[in-house]
Amino acid sequence: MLTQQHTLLVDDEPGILTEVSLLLASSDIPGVATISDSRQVLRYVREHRVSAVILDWVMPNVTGAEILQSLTVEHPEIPVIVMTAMGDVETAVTCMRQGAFDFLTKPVDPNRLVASVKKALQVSELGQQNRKLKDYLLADTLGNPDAFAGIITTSKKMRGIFQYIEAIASSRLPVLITGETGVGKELLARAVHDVSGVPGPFISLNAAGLDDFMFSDTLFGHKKGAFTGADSKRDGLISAAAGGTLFLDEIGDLNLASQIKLLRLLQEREYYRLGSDLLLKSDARIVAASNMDFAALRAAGTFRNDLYFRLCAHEFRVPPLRERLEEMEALVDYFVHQIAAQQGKPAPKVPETVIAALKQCRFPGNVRELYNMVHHAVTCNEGAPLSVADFPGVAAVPVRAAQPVDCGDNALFSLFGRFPTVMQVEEYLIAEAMKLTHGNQTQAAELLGLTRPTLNKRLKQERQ
Ligand SMILES: Nc1ncnc2c1ncn2[C@@H]1O[C@H](COP(=O)(O)OP(=O)(O)OP(=O)(O)O)[C@@H](O)[C@H]1O
Repeated sequence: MLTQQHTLLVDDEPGILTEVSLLLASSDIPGVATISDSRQVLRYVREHRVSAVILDWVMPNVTGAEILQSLTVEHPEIPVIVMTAMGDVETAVTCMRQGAFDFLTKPVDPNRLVASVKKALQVSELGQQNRKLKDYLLADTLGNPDAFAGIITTSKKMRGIFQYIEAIASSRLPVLITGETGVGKELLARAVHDVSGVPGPFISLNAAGLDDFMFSDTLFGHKKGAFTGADSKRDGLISAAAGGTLFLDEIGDLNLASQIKLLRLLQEREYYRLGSDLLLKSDARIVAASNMDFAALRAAGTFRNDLYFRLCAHEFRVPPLRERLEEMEALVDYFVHQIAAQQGKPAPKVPETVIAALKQCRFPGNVRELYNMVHHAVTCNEGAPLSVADFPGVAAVPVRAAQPVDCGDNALFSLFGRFPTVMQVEEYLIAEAMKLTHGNQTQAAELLGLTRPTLNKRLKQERQ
């Protein structure tokens, strides 16, 4: 039977077992199991979920070398850290050749051991996620479909994101969600929380427009008397998110001073309330989102590299609506029924011509913009089927263009989910050039064969 994930420590000296397990426990590495009889190791590993093994090299009965050999064959996914008193180069080379993850000589430097175990657990976790992701992608099933029930989609790309979210569900590392405004980042952040099954709440904080004081006070709280007007103690949102998820929206807008505080929270999982010198711990998982281009922000020095790399332990980009037009019909249908029910009237029919016309729109505001358009159309509707005229600014598609064309396995068709319009290809090329050049407009303009001012103008138009 599989039990909880943990580290297995093997040494024939009970004193070392006690000493090392205490060191690991005090270094935030819980779940350490110990074995002093080397004959039991392989059976234990077969029956339990072991994430990493710390193995003594010289032991009576079965030696470390023999165990390492069996483990690398039977469980190549488990990193093995070898500890030995024989600090010679030859043993180290043998261990590493046999597939050891790391090699430490006794007496072991505690910092080096803790760092090595943390790294081994991280590698093990990433390996587990990769295997899960592969299984999911091959099986195309969701383990927890309820968590995604409110996210309407028929897009393969979105389905891939659902599977990625399930694969990283058990991880406590931060998640960074990027994508344009209104694509559904917050909905997906909630799904990350729901799928992870953590007992605590989902707490949301929008970082846009907060100066360092407001951010620190809202997130960390303050001590009574910390500043004029602080009449009583205030617990911050990080405290409210205990055991759950803290969602930091618009993280790309965070000012530099607050970025340093957030970095400390992510690195040490520790923080201070304003005006207090009492160090507090947090176990909340951080999920952050932004519609900004981090490559450009980092290049401009407005977003710290170290914070970015901490935040994106897991990362996914939510595609804009125009890259998943195949879900237009399902979304419109869902919104029409939802809005009509709220307004206590029957849901109007949505002819194919309306869907075809909507598919031609650029939707800079993505699903939120589509919702608003449908809301307007349903509100004004008196019971007749909706028509393109109910959607101000949307042009009807000429009937001939709406005729289905067999696109076969045309590459453009697979990329866009339909044959793209000239405008869509143009936007796609600009987005790709910006991505390839990490937001450098001069280089991107060169790639696109445009002048820099023309590219700049187009980018501004897209943002409007
Ligand atoms: N696939 C979807 N199914 C149903 N509703 C959706 C979907 N995607 C987005 N929405 C709705 O669209 C609106 C915008 O979604 P959300 O707030 O998650 O976007 P966002 O990417 O976080 O936007 P912003 O960057 O502006 O904060 C919400 O009302 C959400 O419920």
